[in-house]
Amino acid sequence: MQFKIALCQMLVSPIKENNISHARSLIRGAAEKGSKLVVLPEMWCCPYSMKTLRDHAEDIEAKSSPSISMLSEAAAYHKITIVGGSIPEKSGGKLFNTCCVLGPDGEIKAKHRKLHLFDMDLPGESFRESDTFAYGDGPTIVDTEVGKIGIGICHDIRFPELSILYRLRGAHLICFPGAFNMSTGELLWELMQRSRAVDNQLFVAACSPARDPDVNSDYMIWGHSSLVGPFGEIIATTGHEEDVVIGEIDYSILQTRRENLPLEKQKRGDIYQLIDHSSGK
Ligand SMILES: O=C(O)CCC(=O)C(=O)O
Repeated sequence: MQFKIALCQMLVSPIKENNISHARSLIRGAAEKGSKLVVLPEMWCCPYSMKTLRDHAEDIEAKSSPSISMLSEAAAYHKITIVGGSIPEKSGGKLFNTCCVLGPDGEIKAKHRKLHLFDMDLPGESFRESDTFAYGDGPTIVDTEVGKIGIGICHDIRFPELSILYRLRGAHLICFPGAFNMSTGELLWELMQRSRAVDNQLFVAACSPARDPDVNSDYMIWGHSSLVGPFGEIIATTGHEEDVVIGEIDYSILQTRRENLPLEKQKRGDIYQLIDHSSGK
């Protein structure tokens, strides 16, 4: 299977309605260029600021989420698959960092709640996502019109076991909506995308918001959304400004790579193994 994927590295504003209509127009542009899969960034509907996230939270289960309604309409209108970045989701009195995957019929095919929350303490910079969000409780891999896709949100990329699990369950592609910042982005964002792709011989697509240098944000975004192939090759990428990165995915090269270098067969299951405790969502 061969198709175009678009990573919408959008500039996020403080006004939700504007973000929703802006994302809609980026999706339209990507679909008009022939993209069959469109990926949005982590927290595209509102600024990634712990001070205001709660005010922007949406109830996805009650079907009253303006962000997901827009994605559903867009997916159905253009007959594409959308990995809908993430939005703050409220559910049962808790807040989650949640990604919905929508099929070309506009239905939600999967919902991933960020599993690994980003708590960091560096000199002069600390960040505690777990003060605001609750933890997701399972991996998410979904069969779509454009292959079997595993989902991780940002910090989820740091934990190789999650990607290995997706590979074991047959993933062709892992999508990571993310929003790496200036302190870890430069050194690690691309490195980890390439590592997850190489470890598991699959495609990795990572989509960030654009950096807004003018905003007085407590979180400066690194950007650099990219599509990486199974040899760790960068197929398409960008800098930190708003951009729609379009790349070609050809799943037939997965088989070639896996035959050339049969890592799965070479693994020493007699010495080490990943234990899957999840229920198989
Ligand atoms: O793991 C990191 O360095 C950054 C993670 C992050 O920015 C996030 O999860 O939002």
